[in-house]
Amino acid sequence: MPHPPSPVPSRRPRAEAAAAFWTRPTDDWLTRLGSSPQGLSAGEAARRVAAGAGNRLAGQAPAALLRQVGRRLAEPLVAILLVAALVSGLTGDWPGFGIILGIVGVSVAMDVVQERRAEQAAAALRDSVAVQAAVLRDGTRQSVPVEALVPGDVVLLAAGGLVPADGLVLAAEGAQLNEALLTGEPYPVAKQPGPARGADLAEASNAVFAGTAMVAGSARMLVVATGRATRLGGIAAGLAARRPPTAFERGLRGLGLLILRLTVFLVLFVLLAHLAFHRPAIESFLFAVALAVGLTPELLPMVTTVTLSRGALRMAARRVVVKRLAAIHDLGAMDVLCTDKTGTLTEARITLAEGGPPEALRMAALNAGLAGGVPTPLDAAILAARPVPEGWRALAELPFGFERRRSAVLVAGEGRRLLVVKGAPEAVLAACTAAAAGPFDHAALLAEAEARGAAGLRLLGIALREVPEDEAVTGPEAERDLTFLGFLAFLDPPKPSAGAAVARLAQLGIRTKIVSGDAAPVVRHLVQSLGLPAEGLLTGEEIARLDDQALAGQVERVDLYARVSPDQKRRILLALKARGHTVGFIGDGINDAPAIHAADAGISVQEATEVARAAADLILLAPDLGVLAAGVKEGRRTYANVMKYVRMGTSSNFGNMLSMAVASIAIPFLPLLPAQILLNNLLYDLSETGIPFDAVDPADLAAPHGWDMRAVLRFTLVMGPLSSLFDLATFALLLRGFGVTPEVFRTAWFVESITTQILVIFLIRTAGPVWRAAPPHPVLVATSLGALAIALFLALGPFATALGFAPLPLAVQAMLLGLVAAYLAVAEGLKRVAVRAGGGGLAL
Ligand SMILES: Nc1ncnc2c1ncn2[C@@H]1O[C@H](COP(=O)(O)OP(=O)(O)OP(=O)(O)O)[C@@H](O)[C@H]1O
Ligand SMILES: [Mg+2]
Repeated sequence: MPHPPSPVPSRRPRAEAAAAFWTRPTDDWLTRLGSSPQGLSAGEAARRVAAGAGNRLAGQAPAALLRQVGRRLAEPLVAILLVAALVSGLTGDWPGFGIILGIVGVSVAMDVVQERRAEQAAAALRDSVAVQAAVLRDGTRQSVPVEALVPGDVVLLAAGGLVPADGLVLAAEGAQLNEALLTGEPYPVAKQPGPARGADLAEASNAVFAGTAMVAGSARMLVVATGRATRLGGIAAGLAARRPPTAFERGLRGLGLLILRLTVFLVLFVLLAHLAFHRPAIESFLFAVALAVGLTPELLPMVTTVTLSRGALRMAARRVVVKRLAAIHDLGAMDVLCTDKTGTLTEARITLAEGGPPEALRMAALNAGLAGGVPTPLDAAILAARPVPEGWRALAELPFGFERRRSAVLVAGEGRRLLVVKGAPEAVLAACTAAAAGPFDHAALLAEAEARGAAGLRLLGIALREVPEDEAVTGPEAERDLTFLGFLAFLDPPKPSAGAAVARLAQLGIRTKIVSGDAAPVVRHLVQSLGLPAEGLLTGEEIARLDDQALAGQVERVDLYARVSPDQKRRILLALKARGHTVGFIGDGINDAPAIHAADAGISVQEATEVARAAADLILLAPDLGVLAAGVKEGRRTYANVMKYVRMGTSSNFGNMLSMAVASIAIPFLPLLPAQILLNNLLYDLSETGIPFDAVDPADLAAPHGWDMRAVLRFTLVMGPLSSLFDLATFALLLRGFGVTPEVFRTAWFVESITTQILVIFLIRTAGPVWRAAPPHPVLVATSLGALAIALFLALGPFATALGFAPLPLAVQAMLLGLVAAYLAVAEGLKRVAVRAGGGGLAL
């Protein structure tokens, strides 16, 4: 069919989104979009992408470089600095003007470049696990990134998939969608082609919407709206955007606020004191501004992003892909891991072990083979053992549902109409009233299922009913008065490596709990054969009787959960969270997605259903708990390094600014020129940029660590004043002992301050004795000693006078050397007090 050069509708996104597109006939849309049931040509699709009709949500595109720079220049601190530079220039202080501008330039450039590189690396990783869509182009099925979809495309949807755009259903087989995201309705709704029931969203039975999940069946859709023109795109950029901040993000924000308050207080205090002593107003203002800048760990966001991105790269090398950077912290802080059974603890190589009566297997093959949608692993195992009998066709289908735990297919053949039902034994038996093999003994059959489950066999019950010609099968109420045919038994061998992986997690301080939709005896048998240390068991039936509070009371001591529904998986997770745990959930099915989304660290695997992968923060490239243990270590390492920077930065800045404030009042001249303060601050930041590379203490890896504000405060309040004490001693000696000029005083203090700040990094990078720690990473050594060398060169080298420095007498140099040595010795002793209090254990 020729494609008329029609205007691409989504160029006018708002108007399209507002209209109830499903009320127009499908043929209208096909004509309007210049498409056909066979889809677009590849060339036409490419043209539409080029015209901007692609399926991108705004904000996904990387921010333009200029905008990133502009955003930083508009930050209050930088703005204040620019004002300060202006004031310096107007008062004829040209070195000050140059230095301030230079510092702004260097730190903004450093910030932007580093952060961009880090973000790009993280984005590339994310893209490697991005979702693809099956689309018809040039009449053949192709797999393309969801961003490349345009209005007019025809997309094939299957169970377990996410709908990539808004559109109309062209064909469907048992298609059921979960639209909770859009409508809040937790139960799946059926979709079929044809006219809609009405203009309301809930009546759009012929339309599917981006971001909703296909839980059963299959369908073919015509894309009508993409990207921001979709219902969901208009509201928010997907699930990720609406996540509440993690403990880590809240912590960082809290710290920022605390520093802000401290800064305002200190700056106002200094400014008022100076004015009260009748110091020159402009000079005092510049000094106060420099103090404010000095106090702010302005590189913290950059160091955090860079450290986390580096961590993400290292984790990728260990086959864990991070979709959301902040989840690295959650992974490190995780102390409970919930896992489903199949694939993580078992091989997920399901085979039929016992076929039961021949008629049961034959009927099971009909059910599995004639059902629409993708076959589940159990279906595949049936069909591998017994091909679909010839001469039968499907008339209707009640797709498998995780709440009902049955699937039913109405089939016709050999002159009969049969409703064939298969599912969890108790779910099938509940609908049976007779048995093919003789009298129907419900209790005896249940007991048999229980016993064989305890031997490690996964069972499915098979049953059927003759359906008269005039009866239509439309809902689960058709599954009644069934005749029981028999059980099929399946084997899924336990993964030998799983036992060791759980033990490794336990060593890392993480308790593993199993949350499965399978039967209790099967779960118990698995735990025994793997030798897992698990206690207690709750079934879905028992959980249904508990309210959230009662459930929270139980989850602490129960490690096994069987026959739980998707929503119960989520409830268990929330109960653990309510008990103060940081909880991870790993799973691969549609039924795991709600729990993965609710978890602190939502984890899935590369082979999982799209819905599960979309809900996850982390994707394991191999379905193995051992991979996860390695990832946890990497997460903790990353987090420990972020905390190192936070501790060092806050304590050192605090100490410095405290001394400066005291000195500026006690001494009749400025203790450091504003430009010198900024220089000191910049060089110190530079020295710390190597921290993301550094090794960490074994203790930081051994147990979960959460954000601990008290530990940060304690460290700051011990180490900050300690450095102030030595600063004040330096002042006293310089003024009383040597009677130096203001220029020499500033030079000496600059040298003392930057030397102590930088050298102490090597001590406080570890909580234990410095000689027992792992050696610092070469990059950290290079950045810190490099920064120190630059500082000494600027203060003592040929440009010293231009910066307001003066040569230091030999005696002063000797005194500084002694003070620095004494400070380092005391700091090494005192750091244990500063760290110990908040160091170990979980912060709740
Ligand atoms: N295709 C199917 N047809 C009929 N019944 C099924 C089918 N798939 C699963 N069931 C039944 O539903 C139950 C729950 O499904 P499933 O075992 O996949 O849940 P789960 O929570 O993902 O389990 P796991 O922890 O093993 O991953 C199964 O034990 C089985 O009895
Ligand atoms: Mg599963």
